[in-house]
Amino acid sequence: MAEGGGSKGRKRKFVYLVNPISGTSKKEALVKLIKSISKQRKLSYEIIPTSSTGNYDYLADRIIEEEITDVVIVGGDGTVNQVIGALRGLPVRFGIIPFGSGNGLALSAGIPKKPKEAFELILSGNAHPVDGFMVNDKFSCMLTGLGFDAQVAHDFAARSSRGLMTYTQQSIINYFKAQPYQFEIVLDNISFFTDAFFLCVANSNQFGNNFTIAPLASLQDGLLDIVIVQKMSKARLPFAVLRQIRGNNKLQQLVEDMANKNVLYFQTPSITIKNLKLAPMHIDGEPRETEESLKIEILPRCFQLIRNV
Ligand SMILES: Nc1ncnc2c1ncn2[C@@H]1O[C@H](COP(=O)(O)OP(=O)(O)OP(=O)(O)O)[C@@H](O)[C@H]1O
Repeated sequence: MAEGGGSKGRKRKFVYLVNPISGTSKKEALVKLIKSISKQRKLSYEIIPTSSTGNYDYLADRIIEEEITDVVIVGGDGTVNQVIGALRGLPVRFGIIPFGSGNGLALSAGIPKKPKEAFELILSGNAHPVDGFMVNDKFSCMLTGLGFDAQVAHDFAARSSRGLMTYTQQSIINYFKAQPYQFEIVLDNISFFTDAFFLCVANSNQFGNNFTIAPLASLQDGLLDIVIVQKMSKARLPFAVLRQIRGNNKLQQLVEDMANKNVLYFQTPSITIKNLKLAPMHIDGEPRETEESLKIEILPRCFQLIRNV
């Protein structure tokens, strides 16, 4: 896959895509700030709402015709996934002003949490290539999960309130109900069966709210970090997950004793997962219809993101 399109050397033209429902705080003050600073600096800009269906065909055409250089996403990871998934092949830089419940990709990219600071970073225009990955035909840029955390994402989506509190409540409820699912893992040199509470494929070392499940994941290393939390007693489960979150588990070579390890942690550019018991799935925190077989492949340096490195 070719490196994501840039827009160096052209006069900047901004489109701000604002998600009206993401996160828990209001966006009016930010929109006001964007308008006033852009006018002051005589920048070409437009503010439009995000698409609830994730269809950005109209914008793709406009980016080409009007030579738009910067697409700035004001929203959370679900919005980031939809916008970048739809427009990543085009010669634009992406910016993020984090306004979701978690903001995993933004945190992982060193984008400030404060909207004003994130906006200042966007104006600097300092863009770098970032990896994404495909889950069958679906784009993911942060983290895709099967099992426990996906069930939490499904239940969270069904709740009317958002935010960290609701997410924590759903996690606790699901912990008591959690059962392992059966998977077959197929890699280039090895394949094996596992019963696992959950399985994560990560490109980002953040899942939002400073929570990490793959501490060594990098946005630009051309690799996926795979974390498999295998079947164990419920009493041991929180400690095993904590160990992983704290970065106490080293990356492993998958050779022997795999069944005896609570958590498997390894890196690979591609993986096939046979989801034998149809464990629920999320992609970048959004609940998605699960599938029986998932071919997952890294897309190295597939888009340009304005970020601190
Ligand atoms: N104009 C719109 N009207 C209604 N819903 C929208 C609109 N645009 C996008 N959406 C939906 O908003 C949902 C939530 O967005 P997002 O994931 O960005 O926020 P969040 O869930 O609060 O944050 P995070 O994913 O970081 O936890 C997505 O499912 C997306 O489809």
